[in-house]
Amino acid sequence: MEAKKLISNKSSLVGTVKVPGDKSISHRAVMFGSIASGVTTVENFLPGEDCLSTIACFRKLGVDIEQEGSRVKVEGKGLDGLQEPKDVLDVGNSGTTIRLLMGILSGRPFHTVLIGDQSIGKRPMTRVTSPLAKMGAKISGRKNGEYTPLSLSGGELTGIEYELPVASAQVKSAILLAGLQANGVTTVIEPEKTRDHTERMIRMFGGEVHSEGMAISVNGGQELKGTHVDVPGDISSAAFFLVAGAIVAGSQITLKNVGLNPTRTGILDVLKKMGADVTIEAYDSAGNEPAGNITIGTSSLKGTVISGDLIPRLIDEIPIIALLATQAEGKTVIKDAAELKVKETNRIDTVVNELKKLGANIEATDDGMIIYGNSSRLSGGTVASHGDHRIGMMLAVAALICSDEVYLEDSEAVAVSYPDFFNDLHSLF
Ligand SMILES: O=C(O)C1=C[C@@H](OP(=O)(O)O)[C@@H](O)[C@H](O)C1
Ligand SMILES: C=C(OP(=O)(O)O)C(=O)O
Repeated sequence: MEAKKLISNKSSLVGTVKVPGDKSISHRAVMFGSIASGVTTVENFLPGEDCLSTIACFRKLGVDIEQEGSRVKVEGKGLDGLQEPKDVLDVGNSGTTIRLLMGILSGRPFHTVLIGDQSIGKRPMTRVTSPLAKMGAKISGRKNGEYTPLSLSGGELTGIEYELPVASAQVKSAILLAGLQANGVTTVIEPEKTRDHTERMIRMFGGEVHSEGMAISVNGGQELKGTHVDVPGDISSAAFFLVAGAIVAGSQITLKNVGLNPTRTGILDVLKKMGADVTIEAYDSAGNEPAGNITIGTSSLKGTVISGDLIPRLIDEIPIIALLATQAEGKTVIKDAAELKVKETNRIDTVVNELKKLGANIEATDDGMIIYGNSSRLSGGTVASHGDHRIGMMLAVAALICSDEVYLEDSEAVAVSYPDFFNDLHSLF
């Protein structure tokens, strides 16, 4: 496909955007709806490619799922209602789909083969298959089980106590989903707190989960019941507009109904720390996931250090935070973020290489990057998403502050998490 000409050299983004539903919560709503008994309805579901891959996999497992735009209805028949698929399960580009699905399938008495796209084929899987094998699942795959295609035979599981070697909500969730089906108790111990949507959803579907310090436990043999899930907007999608509003002169943007789960709001902490003009109006909601409206205006920013337990709270926002840092006064250091190397692309390399093409002063480190901000406009050129949705959206926001023309290769990657991204961005012009 031809490179997309981006809008560059823009001033004043003004208006309101309602970002689409949260990707992590949308995946889980379909998964929990599929393993619960009874009907689950989902409102504000994200109809992005990743979540559609999750629906396609569960349909192949015999679950009736109706989806029309952002409304979904799942006819759950309980875990025992899942059937051995006649075909391979294709997760497309979605790490969340394949890793959480393996947790569910580990306890099912049948065989499945899991595949994905080229990017999934490079993402590590033994972080999930190794604890699941300890519980009793039989999983094999390319390169000693590290990569897809993976072949999985599930069955009787035994609960384990497992210390996560990396802070990963996907690994934690896979183990908890297996734990719901195992004999005895399953406990996961996190090195740092990661997003807790799975724990919240177990409770929403009538199950029990216990959290104590960094340990999260579930009992096996729990039965979940279908429910209604109202998905808040995705803060990871809102992040692109938060940064656009902060760095484009003369801007004021309000983002409506954004998820404000504290395990996801690291970007708001960073914006505040860097001096951004941001206001948060949290709803007084009784909902399962907190949400609210966020307003941001053009800001005068200073560099900062982003590290430690803040990293899992903003891991997917690091590409757009790197752009933000190019417009701050002074140096920004991002460290403890080696996990970025195993996302849709190696996000340390892609962020650094693509932003360099636009004239940014940025360098890669082993576990992050260093950005030398100078508050000046970027230049221009041809950049590429490399098939990574978050890189594509970050570059579209970068173009706004470029003085020359910018072309983006592989712009269609944005549909993985935000099919209407370009329309929503243009609505602020
Ligand atoms: O559980 C989830 O929904 C996710 C967890 C994170 O991945 P890791 O668990 O690999 O950190 C995140 O990067 C991903 O976009 C979504
Ligand atoms: C890393 C991401 O997703 P996943 O791991 O589900 O592919 C992401 O959305 O940035």
